[in-house]
Amino acid sequence: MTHRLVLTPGEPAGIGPDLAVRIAQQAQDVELVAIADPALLADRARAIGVDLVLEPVDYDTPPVAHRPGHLKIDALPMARPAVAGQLDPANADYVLACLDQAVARCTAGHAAGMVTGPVHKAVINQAGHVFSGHTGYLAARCNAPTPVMMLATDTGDLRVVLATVHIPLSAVPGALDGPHLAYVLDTVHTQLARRFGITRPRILVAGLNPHAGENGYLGHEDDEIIAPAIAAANQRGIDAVGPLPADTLFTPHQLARADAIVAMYHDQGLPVIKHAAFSRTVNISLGLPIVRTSVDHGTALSLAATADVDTGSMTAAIRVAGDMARHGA
Ligand SMILES: NC(=O)C1=CN([C@@H]2O[C@H](COP(=O)(O)OP(=O)(O)OC[C@H]3O[C@@H](n4cnc5c(N)ncnc54)[C@H](O)[C@@H]3O)[C@@H](O)[C@H]2O)C=CC1
Ligand SMILES: NCC(=O)COP(=O)(O)O
Repeated sequence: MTHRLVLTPGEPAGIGPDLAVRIAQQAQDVELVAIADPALLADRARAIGVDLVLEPVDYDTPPVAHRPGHLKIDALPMARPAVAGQLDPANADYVLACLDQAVARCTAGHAAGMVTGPVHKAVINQAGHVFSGHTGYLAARCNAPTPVMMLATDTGDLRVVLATVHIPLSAVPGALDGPHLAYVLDTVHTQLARRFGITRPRILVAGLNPHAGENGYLGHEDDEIIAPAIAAANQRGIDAVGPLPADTLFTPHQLARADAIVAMYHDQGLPVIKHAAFSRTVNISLGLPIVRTSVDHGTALSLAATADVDTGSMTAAIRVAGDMARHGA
């Protein structure tokens, strides 16, 4: 069965439109529908010298496999024409409207999942919206608890989950409490089984402080908050181990026994996976009622409308979303 995925290219001045145009040239085992301004995609295709036929989607017909060189479109208008590389807060509402439309298509059953291109958080805030990323925004739109962000390589050999995401580093210790860590560990445990077929995943949990606190001499959160949360999770049947010193957590010896690593904060986990597999890593929202994947990179404004845009992560994000859709709810 062919699944239909909706694709939001994200910030119109960034490389998201390039990704949509370039990905449309490739064979895909899903039907792809871009939720975007058709003029934006046509302009970007022209700018990079790619032929692209845009076809209005009909959600009432069954999905058909993607035809390279063609792209189904669910049209939404931008406020102003986009200039590659130049942010314009006037188009922030359009970026959010595309996300809203994608959620609506998924919840209505018109699409089996959504794949998001990169958005620019600052320009959306500049336009007056409090916005820390898709993850929180989509949770609010879906009336879901804050989902858990996981970045995974396309082969699944490394999965990094973040216990906290887009908050200042100084706010991290205060955000780590027992109920929150319980929610993160429960979500990883249940979602890896439900969406990826990994029953009883083994989860390795990083400490917060150097050497996981060194028995409390280098910080108290590891012993007082993280260790009890892991022990409680073990009581609930979750195979979680830690807190483990983060500096040696990503060594091959440790990874060989892990289905997922839980890092305590953004820059504890993401540099490792991006170093290992930038452009073949996928951002996955765990715990949303809909399937949502994304790229491992940002808007790369200086590369918009150039020949230097790597589509690897978008290709992987589409494939993973298709696999998740096939696993079913
Ligand atoms: N999924 C999303 O919506 C994400 C959005 N962002 C946002 O993107 C904006 C820019 O963030 P930066 O930190 O500058 O990260 P970035 O990922 O846009 O750029 C980092 C470096 O990687 C390069 N790069 C990124 N994607 C590439 C690709 N597909 N092909 C070739 N080179 C690529 C860029 O040219 C730059 O040198 C920020 O507003 C950030 O919040 C960042 C990450 C994910
Ligand atoms: N660092 C990941 C990132 O910025 C993407 O976040 P989100 O938009 O998926 O919430």
